[in-house]
Amino acid sequence: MFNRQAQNAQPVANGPAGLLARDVTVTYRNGHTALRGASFAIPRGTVTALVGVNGAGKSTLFKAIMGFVPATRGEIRLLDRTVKQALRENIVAYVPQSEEVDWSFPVLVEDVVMMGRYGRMGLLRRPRTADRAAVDAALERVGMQEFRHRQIGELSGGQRKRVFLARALAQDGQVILLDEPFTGVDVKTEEQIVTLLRALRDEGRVMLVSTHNLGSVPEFCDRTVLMKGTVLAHGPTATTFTRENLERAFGGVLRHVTLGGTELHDDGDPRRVTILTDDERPFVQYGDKTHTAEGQP
Ligand SMILES: Nc1ncnc2c1ncn2[C@@H]1O[C@H](COP(=O)(O)OP(=O)(O)OP(=O)(O)O)[C@@H](O)[C@H]1O
Repeated sequence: MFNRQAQNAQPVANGPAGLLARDVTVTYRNGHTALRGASFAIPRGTVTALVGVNGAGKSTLFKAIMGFVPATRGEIRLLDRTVKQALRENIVAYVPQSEEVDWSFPVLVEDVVMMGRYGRMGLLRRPRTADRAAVDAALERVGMQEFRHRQIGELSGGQRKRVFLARALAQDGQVILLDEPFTGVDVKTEEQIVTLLRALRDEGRVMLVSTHNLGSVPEFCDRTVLMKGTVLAHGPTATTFTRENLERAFGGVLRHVTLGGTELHDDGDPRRVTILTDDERPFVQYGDKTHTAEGQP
């Protein structure tokens, strides 16, 4: 199965890429191969959606890019550097899923953002003027200055996301990995995050956004990487986020998909996407909520 999928993936260009994966295979210690022969290339100055069903290998790819798990085959390059070099130079920043964070841990907002500077500090982690300035600027940029002395656990879901975005900004990450940035945030925060991602894109950074919120992909992602144990397809969203590719990735029959806002759902809502899964139970993703056919969250 994997071989067939790998053959279907487009070839990877050799040009200077922001983020490049060539034939990447990751096998966990228990022998499970979560990613097989994954290849894609993302230029700098782009926002790319990483899309696929649960277990498709999105987190595994993130872990490989961050050097948490080794690629058992193939190579990953970030701004023409190996994963090791990129780690040493603090090139990769990560905005985690909310579930990965222990929110009961007593830490102030400004301390979380300062963590983005750790890679640049000495062993004692004593912040210098430049570190404090970077934290101030990052908090300002995400509109969280007034919350800097709050405990992280006292914030709303959207505010927490903004704090972790600020950490990535303080780090000055050139490749920013975002895991489900729109889950648990309201529409206004989603708009703020999208505006920020666009600004970061215009600065030439590479953003890879893992999302189940398919409706927003054509809206703000220049490129899409579709996964299912490997990379099924990658490229500009206009040519990759297609009905055919989505059906391959999600294994169902797709209804009412909006592609760049050209095709609308019956009720005229351009952000609604319906996919009939293998067991014929349709689900609709809209904003951060997944609804069943009956419309129940
Ligand atoms: N540490 C691990 N050891 C062994 N297998 C793992 C490990 N982590 C994940 N896997 C397996 O690898 C596969 C890919 O998992 P991964 O977490 O990368 O998927 P995902 O696309 O991020 O899913 P989701 O959308 O649910 O977050 C799954 O079958 C999962 O069970």
